Amino acid sequence: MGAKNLGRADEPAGGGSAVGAGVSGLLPTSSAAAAAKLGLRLLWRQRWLLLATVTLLLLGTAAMLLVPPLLGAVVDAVIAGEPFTRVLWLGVAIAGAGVTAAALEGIGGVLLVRCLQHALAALREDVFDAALNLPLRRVEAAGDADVISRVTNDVEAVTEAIAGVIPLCARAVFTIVLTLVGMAALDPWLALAALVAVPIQIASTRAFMRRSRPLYARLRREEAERGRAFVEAVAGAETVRAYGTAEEHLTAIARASDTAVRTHRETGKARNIFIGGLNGAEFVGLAAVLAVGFVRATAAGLSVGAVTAGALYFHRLFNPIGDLLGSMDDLQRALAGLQRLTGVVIAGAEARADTFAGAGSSEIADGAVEVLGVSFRYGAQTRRAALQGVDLSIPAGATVALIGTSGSGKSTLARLIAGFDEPAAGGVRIGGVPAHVARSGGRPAALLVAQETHLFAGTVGDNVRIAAPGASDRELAAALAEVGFDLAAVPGGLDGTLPPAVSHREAQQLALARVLLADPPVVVLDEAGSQAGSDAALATAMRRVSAGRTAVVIAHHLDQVRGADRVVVLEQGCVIEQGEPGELLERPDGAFARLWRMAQWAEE
Ligand SMILES: Nc1ncnc2c1ncn2[C@@H]1O[C@H](COP(=O)(O)OP(=O)(O)OP(=O)(O)O)[C@@H](O)[C@H]1O
Repeated sequence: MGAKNLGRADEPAGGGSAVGAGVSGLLPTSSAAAAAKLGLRLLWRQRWLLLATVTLLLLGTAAMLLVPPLLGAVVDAVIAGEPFTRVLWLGVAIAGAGVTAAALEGIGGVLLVRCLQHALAALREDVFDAALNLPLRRVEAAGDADVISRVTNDVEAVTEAIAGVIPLCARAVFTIVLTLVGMAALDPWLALAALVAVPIQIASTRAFMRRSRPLYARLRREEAERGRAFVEAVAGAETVRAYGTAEEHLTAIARASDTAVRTHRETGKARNIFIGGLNGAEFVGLAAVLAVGFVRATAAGLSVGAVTAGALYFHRLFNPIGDLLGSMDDLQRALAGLQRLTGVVIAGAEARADTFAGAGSSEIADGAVEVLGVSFRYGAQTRRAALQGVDLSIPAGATVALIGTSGSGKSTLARLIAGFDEPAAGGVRIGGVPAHVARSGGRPAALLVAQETHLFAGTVGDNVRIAAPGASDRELAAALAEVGFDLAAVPGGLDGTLPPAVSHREAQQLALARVLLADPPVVVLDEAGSQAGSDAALATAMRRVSAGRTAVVIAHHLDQVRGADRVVVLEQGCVIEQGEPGELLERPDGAFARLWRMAQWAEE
């Protein structure tokens, strides 16, 4: 969904609960108002169902409110010594009101849960969609754990709180309002006496809200930090073990955990104080109703039955008020989660808007790649730029081999050409369009094949069909054959499930088959060929994928350089040499000739 009018993702949250963007690089958190707006917008999508639900709940509550005056009438009938049949009929009326109220509230409750489930499903989809729209660098800077904790923990927290709390609150609000109306109809003085409890309730609630809102926001942040510390340690388990840094990681996790537990305790304390305040308010209120009832019964002739009904009404308020105010706790938690989710939704929409703003038409003219004065740095704190002042021109259909020592900037340049990142200075264009928005036939103009190929749980067919959802089985099989994937070896062929341990070669072949099916004008092969020197099948597959399109290959083997139209040598983020391979080899002191000699020596 669009996030226009929801405000900026990193604007301060209402009531001082802001967790602005950039806290430890985490994703932004929206203001409370923006989160509430998003919640209402989600509910508005099913306004008619909501209207029917509210009507049923209101009628159910009204039916239930008939019970206290009917009980009061029973008291009066007994005191006046009226016939038993009257008392019996009053009993039947009480039972009827109870059954009607239960039926209406039951149906209303089911409808309300359905409404909320629809809204939550839409929220989950919006957050997921927005997370996919975030620039890769932003997600990397926040860390996987932050994104995962939002689309799982926060969605879960919001779901749990809202699914349980909103129906409770809706019933509570209806009951409170209608009960007060019932009391006023009975005797306005009784209703006024009941209001004595209100200032105490308001003061307790305000104090709790002031205290708990920042606490919950802090808690969710600290839980995300704890998740991050944990995921980092688990993801890097090999390195942790190799360098014996388990203690440090355990200490970091324990510290993050301690911090979260301390905040948990603080929220518990705030809740206890709050509940104490509510109990006090109820005590004062009931005492006031009984005292005023006594005065009205003795001085103004109010019947004992009416005073009984008034006291019962007030007693009936205890539960809904307790439910409502007690739910503030869950609502706070849900709001903190919703603010984090809204932050992602807004950031996703902003990223989408920024990406296409001013890009004009994103359709490329051809597959020519222009890199002009490009500089790039990973994060502001990084000492050295990964690329500086890089110029490169690749005609459409040409194959360029990038070579250089480790850390010279090859992968960074590859990511910029594939549109994953935007340069800090200069520009990367494909067919005249900035690479990060460049499209060909509405699809990304460049595709990158990296060493890590993401394979989804599912069939071989599913895994390649993602590149061309409309492709026939025959086309899928042809693409796989083209890159040398042995489909006959998979039981079930295209419908066969991918084995859990797919070899590196098979994974690369699937990635290359995806490129053939997507058919982009530009392909970037980063690390795809790191084993191609020792794997002739993979080298052939790469050549086939590069044929007929502009190809940027990070070369690890002489074979890859031999097939290239042009070689670009990078050193410390700068292009130090470029030209045709044969021409560069003729410069005995050139960087390429030196690397070539070293590679030949290594391959011998
Ligand atoms: N995610 C990152 N965060 C911070 N610095 C990075 C990151 N990725 C790369 N760098 C740094 O940027 C510079 C260029 O790295 P890059 O990966 O582009 O080099 P490369 O030539 O591809 O190296 P290799 O052949 O080892 O993959 C290096 O100094 C590297 O340490």
